Amino acid sequence: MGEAPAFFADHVENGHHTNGFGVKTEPEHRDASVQIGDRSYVIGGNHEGNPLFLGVKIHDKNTNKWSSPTVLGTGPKPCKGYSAIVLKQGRILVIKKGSASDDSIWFLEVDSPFVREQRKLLGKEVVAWSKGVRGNAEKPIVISGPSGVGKGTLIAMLMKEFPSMFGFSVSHTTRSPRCMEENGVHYHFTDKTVMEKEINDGKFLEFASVHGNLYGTSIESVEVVTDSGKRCILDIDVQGARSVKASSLDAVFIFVCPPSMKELEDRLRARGTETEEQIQKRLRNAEAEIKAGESSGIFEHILYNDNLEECYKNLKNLLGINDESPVNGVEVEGINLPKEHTVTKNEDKILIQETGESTKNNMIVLDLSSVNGGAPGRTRGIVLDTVNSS
Ligand SMILES: Nc1ncnc2c1ncn2[C@@H]1O[C@H](COP(=O)(O)OP(=O)(O)OP(=O)(O)O)[C@@H](O)[C@H]1O
Ligand SMILES: Nc1nc2c(ncn2[C@@H]2O[C@H](COP(=O)(O)O)[C@@H](O)[C@H]2O)c(=O)[nH]1
Repeated sequence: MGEAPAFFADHVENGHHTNGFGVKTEPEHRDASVQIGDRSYVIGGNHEGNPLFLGVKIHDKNTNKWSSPTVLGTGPKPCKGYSAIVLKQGRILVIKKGSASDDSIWFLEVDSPFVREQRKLLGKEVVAWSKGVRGNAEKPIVISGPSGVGKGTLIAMLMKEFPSMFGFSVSHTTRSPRCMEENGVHYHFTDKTVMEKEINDGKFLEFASVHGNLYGTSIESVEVVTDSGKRCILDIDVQGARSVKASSLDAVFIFVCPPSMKELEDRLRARGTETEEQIQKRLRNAEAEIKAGESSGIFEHILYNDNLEECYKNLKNLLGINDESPVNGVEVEGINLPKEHTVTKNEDKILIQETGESTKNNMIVLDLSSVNGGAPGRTRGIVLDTVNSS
């Protein structure tokens, strides 16, 4: 692809600012561009002709060619204009002009650890979107443990007691539904070829072959929960937990152990959802999983599920939930970003100065010093404040 993209980009020099240069997007220019090394990233227009997705194009100075990377994660919807500024660790801050505070701050990861890993995995150019979330939304929770130990039971108890605090990341699987399982609620039941294609398209945060079937967590499943303001719970096996640990999801990792292999077997049989052959397979895998769970260094918490009520109490304790202190401290007060503005960077602070005739000299300070998380998922810990600069 050797042509210019079908939308207008800011002059690339405008975007070259790793050390606190101001970035100004001309009012009539809807798109923004930044330069990192020999590449210009142009943010604007739409993605593959879809008006609902903001486009990203890359111009390589050496080859003088434009390309469209594979875009991971759900990006922002197009709007009237953008400002963009290069941050550390291969990330670009993208501010949507004149949009509501819950939709104005986005991060385009172009060379973050997650993007580098995905690039290697998929063998093609990749960028990833991550939405900025204000305040310190609680970390997602990864729960692993052998089949039949009681993970699902504990998660169901938590979701029942705190329905507005926790949301379940609905996994994809190629196994057949059990009689009470609903598609889209317990799992997204899917075909192997479809799931493999989606894995190749980079739609999954992690995936693994477990007890002979393919299971995986799509990036979208985690985003849906985070966007609803709830703390996301992932029920995944140890291989999946290892992949999540290597990603930038920044989760709390909990491993649930059975009191004994005999008890595990009894629970699996009593559940009555597997054939004898499947039970044997799950029990064989359980030994290796328990070993990995206890000694792999992935899990910072190990729970023993002997007495269910006691184990549930311990789970709540380690999540910091007791009667006095509910979870979820998401800050929601709105500050809408002005339509016309300039952006400057001063270390971890981004200064957004309103411009235009009706300006009230309001400056918005976006503090990125405590951000955490990132693609796949959300970038949390953003602090926004308004100061009068006159
Ligand atoms: N502490 C406990 N004591 C006795 N039975 C339990 C306990 N915890 C869970 N169970 C029972 O054990 C069975 C397996 O539990 P559950 O389905 O929650 O396991 P799981 O870890 O989610 O399994 P899988 O990984 O296969 O989905 C269920 O019938 C459940 O009611
Ligand atoms: N790596 C992943 N493992 C997953 C996911 N969803 C579920 N699981 C694990 O699979 C086994 C079996 O589950 P079952 O529903 O068939 O009994 C269990 O250990 C789950 O934790 C996933 O998305 N990724």
